Order: sequence, then structure tokens, then C-alpha cells
Amino acid sequence: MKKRIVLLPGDGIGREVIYSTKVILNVIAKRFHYTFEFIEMPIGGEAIDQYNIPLPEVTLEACQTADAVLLGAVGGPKWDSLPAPIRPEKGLLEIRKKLGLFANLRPVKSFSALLHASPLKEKFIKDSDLLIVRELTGGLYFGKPSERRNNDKAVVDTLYYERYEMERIVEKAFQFARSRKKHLTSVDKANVLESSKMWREIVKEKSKAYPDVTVEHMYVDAASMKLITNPSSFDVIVTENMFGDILSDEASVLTGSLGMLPSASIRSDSFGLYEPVHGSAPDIAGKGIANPLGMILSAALMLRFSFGLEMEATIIEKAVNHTLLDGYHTPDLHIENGRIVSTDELVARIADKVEEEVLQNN
Ligand SMILES: NC(=O)C1=CN([C@@H]2O[C@H](COP(=O)(O)OP(=O)(O)OC[C@H]3O[C@@H](n4cnc5c(N)ncnc54)[C@H](O)[C@@H]3O)[C@@H](O)[C@H]2O)C=CC1
Ligand SMILES: CC(C)CC(=O)C(=O)O
Ligand SMILES: [Mg+2]
Repeated sequence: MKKRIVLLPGDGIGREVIYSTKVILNVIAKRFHYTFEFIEMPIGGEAIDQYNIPLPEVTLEACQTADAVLLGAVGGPKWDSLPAPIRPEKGLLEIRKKLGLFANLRPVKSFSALLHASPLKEKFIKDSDLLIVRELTGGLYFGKPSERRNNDKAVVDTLYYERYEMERIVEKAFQFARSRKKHLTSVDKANVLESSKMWREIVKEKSKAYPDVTVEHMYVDAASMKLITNPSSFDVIVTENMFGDILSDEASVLTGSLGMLPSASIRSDSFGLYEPVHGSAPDIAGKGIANPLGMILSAALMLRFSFGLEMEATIIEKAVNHTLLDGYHTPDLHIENGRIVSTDELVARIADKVEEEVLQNN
């Protein structure tokens, strides 16, 4: 098997977690005799420094001809005062839109070694296993106009959705619910927003084709409370772009750290862009202590969804679990009697565990 993988390290810890992930993918490639060709391209702040724009044409073209893309994170204080259209974050929004990646899957499941690592009580989180299906290319993050008005005395952002954009994400979520515990929670703010009213209508319409899936509608404010107080009551959550962005950072608390959560940004074919849920973490960038697991687990999702390599994806996930069970972790996690190690040491230990898992599978 030969695959072209574009690496978009981006900024801050994005670079650190991408290089960590490359180490693990190289172990998989070597052991299974696959060829993973890595092509590194600039995005975000790095691209602004080189090209004056956050998503250069060369980067987009490389992604369009790749089998999959791995993205670290973008942004940082250096670029924070730039106008919105040329900020690093705009590059991320644009690449998602231009590649048509309308569905962002954010699985949230705690590793057994980390049940004590969450500030939440173990009894509340031990049975939680949920999937957030977030709409990724519409809503407030893309609506126009988005601008200051009347000499800075007013401001407008626009929440705009086409009906088909809601239909396709809701459809995807029903499909995932059907393949899991058949429970779908649609999160909206239909008591206030017109867009949410339409969203709710669409969920009701679509539910007719999925009589085996139980549907629940929940307002986003209540959902954010229930995620913390009763996370195991969720299976699949479907929601619009900004609600999904916020709820997934909140849900990361169940797993012990924001650095743990992977994500897959997908469309209707096998292509995908895989990115951790966290950002560029400027407060810890360059210190060698970033948690690379969200990115490494995102690469496992790439193997599973884009390349059909279920066994290899599972090997990585098991290697992560066993490394954590041995007590090794970066400082963002709190494991009783664990051992805090650097990003590089953690990656080396995971690589060893991957080797062990491969031997056991042969
Ligand atoms: N997908 C992306 O590229 C995203 C980019 N951003 C950008 O990142 C920059 C920083 O944003 P923040 O709000 O601080 O969010 P952030 O996710 O970068 O960091 C929030 C907190 O979590 C910690 N953290 C995050 N990931 C970690 C990891 N892997 N290991 C250990 N600790 C980790 C950070 O140290 C920080 O204390 C901003 O420029 C923002 O726009 C934010 C979110 C997503
Ligand atoms: C940085 C933003 C564009 C998006 C974000 O926070 C995310 O996708 O998690
Ligand atoms: Mg976010």
C-alpha cells in the first residue's frame, strides 16, 4: 500500500505533535511494509510569514491530490492583531471549506488508565463513550457579513445555513448512530434561533428513515450541563459548527485533558483531514511537553477511515492505552503514581508498544 499524506504542522505545539505522529506512522509503515509518503506544507501563521496568506495555493493543491491530510494546529500571539481575513485561523476554516469537509467527528472516550485523571468523579465517566458530529463548513464561522459598523459602534456576525448543509450532516449523524448504540441527541437553541428551528425540523424529518434510532432534542445550555453530570447518557451528538466546537472542548474534560481528543474532518468519500481538537497552545509551545496523543489518535482515525486499516488503527490505540497504563504521561494529565515524561519520551514509549502489538498480531 502506498499513500500520500500531506502534513500541515502549523504553529505552536502543532509542529511538535505532527512530528511525534510521523514517528508512530513510520513504525506502522515499516512493520507492515507500507509506503507513507509525507509532504509537509505551510498553513496558518507559518504560511502568513512565508506567503502573507494563511492558506497558500500550493498547500491547497498538495492537499487536493493527497490521500489524506494531518493537521497540527494554527494560531498564536504573533498573529493575533492581524485582521480576521488573514489570521492563521482563517487558513484552517478555508481549508475545511475548500476541501468540502463538512463533518467533524470528535469521539470522546476515556482510556482506562485515565479514569482517575479527570476532575470529574470516576463513577460519572467510566461508562461514557460518545461521538460528537459537528457541522464544519457553515454557520457563524463562515457567515457574511462579519464586520464592524458605524465607526466601531456596532458589529455583526452572521449565522447562515443552506438547508442541504443541515440535511447532510444530520444524515451522517444518523448513520453513525445506527452503527453505534442507536441514540442520537440533536443539540440546538430552537427556543431562540430560527436556524435551530430549521435544524430541529430537519432532524425530525430525517428520523423517519431511521426508526431504529432514538432521537432526543436538547438545548445547548442544558446539553453542556448534562455532558458533565451524566456523560454516559449520550451516544451520538449532532450539532452545528460553533456549538460543536465549544461542547467538544468541554467533553475533553472526561478524558483528562484537551490534549487527548482526536478528530476526523470528512466528506462523502474516503478522503479526510485529521486534526486534534486542541489548538496551538502557545503557553507550552517549544517546551517539549505537549501531549501528542490527540494527534496520534487522529492518525489512527486516518488509518481507519481513509485507508481502511482497522487493525493498524487499533494497534496504535492499544499502544497508547498500554503506555498510559504503564504510567507514562505528559504534564497536562494527572495520573496517580504516574511518571511525567517529555513529548519525545512518551512517543518513544508508544513506538515500543506499537512494535510489541505488531509482534503479538503476527
Ligand atoms: N484547530 C486549531 O488549529 C485551533 C487553533 N486554536 C488557536 O490556538 C491558539 C491558542 O488557543 P487556546 O484558546 O489557548 O486553546 P488551546 O487548545 O491551544 O489551549 C488551551 C489550553 O489547553 C492546553 N493544551 C491544549 N492542547 C494541549 C496539548 N496537546 N498538550 C498539553 N496541553 C494542551 C494549553 O496549554 C492551554 O492551557 C489560538 O491562536 C487559537 O486561535 C484554538 C483551537 C483550535
Ligand atoms: C480555531 C477555530 C477556527 C476552530 C476551532 O477551535 C476548532 O475547530 O476546534
Ligand atoms: Mg475548538
